Amino acid sequence: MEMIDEYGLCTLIIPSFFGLILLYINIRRKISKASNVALIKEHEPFDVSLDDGKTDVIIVGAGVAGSALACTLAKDGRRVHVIERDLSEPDRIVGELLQPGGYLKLLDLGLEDCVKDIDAQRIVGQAIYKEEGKHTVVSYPLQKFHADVFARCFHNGRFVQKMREKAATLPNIRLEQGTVTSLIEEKGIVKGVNYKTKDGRQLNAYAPLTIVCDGCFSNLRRYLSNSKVDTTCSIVGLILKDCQLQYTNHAALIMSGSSPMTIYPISSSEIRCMVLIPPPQKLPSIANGEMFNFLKTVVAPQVPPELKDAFLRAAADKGKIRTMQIRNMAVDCRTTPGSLLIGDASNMRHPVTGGGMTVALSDILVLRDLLRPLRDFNDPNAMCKHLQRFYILRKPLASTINTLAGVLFQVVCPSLDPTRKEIREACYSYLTLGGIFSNGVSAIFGGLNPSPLSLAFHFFAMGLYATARLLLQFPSPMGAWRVAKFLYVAFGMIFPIIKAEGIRQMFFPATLLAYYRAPVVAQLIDLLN
Ligand SMILES: Cc1cc2nc3c(=O)[nH]c(=O)nc-3n(C[C@H](O)[C@H](O)[C@H](O)COP(=O)(O)OP(=O)(O)OC[C@H]3O[C@@H](n4cnc5c(N)ncnc54)[C@H](O)[C@@H]3O)c2cc1C
Repeated sequence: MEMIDEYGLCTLIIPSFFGLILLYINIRRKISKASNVALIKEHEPFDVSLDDGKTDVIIVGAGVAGSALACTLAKDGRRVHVIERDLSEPDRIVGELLQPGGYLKLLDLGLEDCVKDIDAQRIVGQAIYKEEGKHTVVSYPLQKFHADVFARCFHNGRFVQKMREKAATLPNIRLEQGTVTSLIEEKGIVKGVNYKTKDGRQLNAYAPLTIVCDGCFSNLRRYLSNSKVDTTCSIVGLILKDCQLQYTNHAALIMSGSSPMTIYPISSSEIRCMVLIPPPQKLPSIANGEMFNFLKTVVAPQVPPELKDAFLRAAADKGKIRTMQIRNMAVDCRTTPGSLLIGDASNMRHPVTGGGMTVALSDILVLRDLLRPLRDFNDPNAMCKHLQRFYILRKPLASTINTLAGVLFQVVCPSLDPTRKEIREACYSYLTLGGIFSNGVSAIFGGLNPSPLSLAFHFFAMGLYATARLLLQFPSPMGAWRVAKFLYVAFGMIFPIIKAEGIRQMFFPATLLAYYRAPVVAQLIDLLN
């Protein structure tokens, strides 16, 4: 009797238990299907060792943009295959100053630990040096922010390597060393990439979405962009040792002499010095000693006295001098289904404001928010239409930082033209005014308030200030003529940059988004705020 009871009990309980589990799984599935928002599990496991058609995204390049993007998409549950040409720690002279606005983006992405333990240096403002020892200090307006928000300077390679290490720990990222040689395109849709592995094998990888972030020397941009790359000037990078900046925790911008410089600490014992060589000057040869002569006779006299010995020592160390061509490129991407171009591959600006990484990180945030509601990426045409918003939503921040960089580069470049000298003088004096004037410019510079309208306000205010200064100095028809020339030349410096950015995209992006759904407009309003 007892035996029969136990048996009966088992025959009742076990099927009911499995039945309940099946019912639960079925209900979960139905809920998931009914919702158009994906129910993506964080870190959904996927066999990263197999190319079994389960990759959601291929990312080309694991530099600043690629590695941050990989972590971000993987955290949203996407299965990501990253292909990077060289996984060893990069040793480059780019991306060494992360503006406070860039750090805020890093916080939003949950990647703030990637600037920890890399001997990053705290930067709270800029010292600006002009001729005859005149200088001023402009601080970032950081009072409103958490104490942890400030600019950071570091070795770019250490930062990138930290992000790559983080990516490698996520189970749904496959990080592979290889060089992507071309995109696989079928009937106008990008299906994946063709790449060469570390051991020389030529392979194909497929995914519904390929995001190309192969940097400023991109060889894939030609498939996805019509942009024209301009080479604006050359840069020489030196590392100064055993010296201290006059203003600790400040970067320095030296705008005296024929070769402007930016100087900032990249570790507790090293100071980076970037010397700009504007056209028509040519990059002197390092090998035949021209570079040493140039640095010693032309540049050294402008270097602040406390850095001069270290500068001359660095200039004499031929093997450690690095040079680079500076490229400028506004966005003009062809929206090809199945692909997207981001980072320096899609847009470059002058590095004088150190804004490139802030733009790249902000782009990743915009992209994350656009991709989040999509359950999968399997409809390339619908996705392509959806992603067209990306180039509009990124505009307010990117165009503000790009425009300021382009204008500042022209301002710091030496010129024999008296009107350009007056513009340089007016900009410097405007920054010495303090209050909303220098705080406002510094907030834009630091990526804390990258608003096109704020930028326009400061251009306008600077124009008024310069007009008043000139008329007070020369209260005559000659003064009025100088004002007219000033405004004409200043307009000629600013307008082509704004035109290249797109006036409507920059100042009236909402009109381009008018036909999109309300949530996207809300995103833009969030961005503008
Ligand atoms: C001289 C200079 C100084 C700068 N200083 C600053 C600064 O102080 N602050 C700042 O914010 N910005 C600065 N920038 C800009 C900043 O460096 C860039 O905006 C930023 O690095 C862009 O990131 P990215 O990922 O697009 O490119 P990168 O960081 O260059 O990464 C591209 C990656 O793609 C890989 N790759 C390339 N081709 C392939 C391929 N075919 N297959 C696979 N992988 C490939 C590369 O190995 C690399 O790892 C500077 C730029 C220059 C030129």
